[in-house]
Amino acid sequence: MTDPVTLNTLAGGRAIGDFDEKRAESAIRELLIAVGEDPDREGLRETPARVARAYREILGGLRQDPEDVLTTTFDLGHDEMVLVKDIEIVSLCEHHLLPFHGVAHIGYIPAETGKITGLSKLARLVDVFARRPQVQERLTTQVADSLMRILEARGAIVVIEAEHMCMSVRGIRKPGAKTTTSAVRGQLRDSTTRAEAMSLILAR
Ligand SMILES: Nc1nc2c(ncn2[C@@H]2O[C@H](COP(=O)(O)OP(=O)(O)OP(=O)(O)O)[C@@H](O)[C@H]2O)c(=O)[nH]1
Ligand SMILES: [Zn+2]
Repeated sequence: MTDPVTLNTLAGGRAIGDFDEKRAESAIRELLIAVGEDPDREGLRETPARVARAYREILGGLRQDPEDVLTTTFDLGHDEMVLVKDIEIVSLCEHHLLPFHGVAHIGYIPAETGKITGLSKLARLVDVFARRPQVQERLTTQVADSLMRILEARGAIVVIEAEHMCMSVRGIRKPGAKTTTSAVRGQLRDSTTRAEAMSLILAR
């Protein structure tokens, strides 16, 4: 079973290895041949290597652990919600390997100890999970679950609004359609607190 939070193991318990750039290059070369192109023509000669490097970067989150991102914590004794809005995200839909992009809003109520993290770390956290083959729902819950587990937050709320290229450039071809997903945990599940958080998130 793949660990739903860290994704540090693949099905069958195999550890995720390093990115195999040579293998990725030959796969892209094969794809070019499959679509009827000549991978040896001048404009395409460097393409397999370029695409392999691009995937190494775009899927870099497979080799990152969320625990390593939420390392900087301060004890400020702050016990109200902290919310960072409009964090730009780009991820890769695991069904079509096409990007989906939009914004994430991340809020949490710190642990009773007052353990909080740096604001930029919330943006780093969503990137760790976004830079993996994903579905929007899983990306949303992985961020919320990490805040609860690693920061021992009393509550967490994550809302992601995104447009999926697989819905705009192919298939149904509906550019502009936005998907909103949310994950709410702990004390933020309480209806008053949740409504307050949602109104802050939706306020423009
Ligand atoms: N729930 C969810 N669905 C997604 C996400 N990204 C892509 N999809 C959907 O995954 C589905 C895959 O459906 P399939 O019928 O297997 O594939 P398809 O024939 O390419 O589907 P169409 O996109 O309808 O042409 C599509 O409906 C996509 O819109 C996501 O993040 N969450
Ligand atoms: Zn898709």
